[in-house]
Amino acid sequence: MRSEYNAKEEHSVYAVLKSFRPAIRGILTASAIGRNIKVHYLAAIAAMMGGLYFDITKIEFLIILVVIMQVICLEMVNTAIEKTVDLVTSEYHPYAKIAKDVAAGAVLIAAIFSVIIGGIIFLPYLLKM
Ligand SMILES: Nc1ncnc2c1ncn2[C@@H]1O[C@H](COP(=O)(O)OP(=O)(O)OP(=O)(O)O)[C@@H](O)[C@H]1O
Repeated sequence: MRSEYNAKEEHSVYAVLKSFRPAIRGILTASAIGRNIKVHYLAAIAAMMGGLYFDITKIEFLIILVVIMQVICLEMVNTAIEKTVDLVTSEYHPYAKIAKDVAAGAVLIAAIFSVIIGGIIFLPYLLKM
C-alpha cells in the first residue's frame, strides 16, 4: 500500500514540476560558468535575428533552431563532463584527457556544422541583397 502511495506522489504534477528545478538550475549554472556558451547564445540570437530579417522559410528557421539546440545542449554536456572529470581527479590522467578532449571535440563538430548550415541557409539571401 505504502509503495503504491509513493508511486502516486512521485507521478504527481507537483513532483514532475519539482523535477524541473535542478534542470533549470543547471541551465542557469552552465550559462553563468561557461565561457563558450555565451558565444553560442550570441550566435543563436544573431542567427534568429538574421532569419527574421531575411524572412527565411519555416523549414530554414526550424533547421536553425535544431542546430542552435544541438550546439547549446552539447556545450552543456561538455561542461558537465569537464566538472565530473575535475571531481574525480585533479591529477593528470590520460583517461581524463580523453574524456575532456572527446567532449570538446563533439562541441567543435557541432559548431563547425552549424557554421556550414548557417552559410548554406543565409548565403543566398546575402547574395541577393
Ligand atoms: N586531469 C587531466 N588530465 C589530463 N588532461 C587534462 C586534465 N584536465 C584537463 N586536461 C587537458 O586540458 C584540456 C583543457 O581542460 P580544461 O579543464 O581546462 O577545459 P577547457 O577546455 O579549458 O574548458 P573551460 O575553460 O571551460 O574549463 C583538456 O581538453 C585536456 O586535454
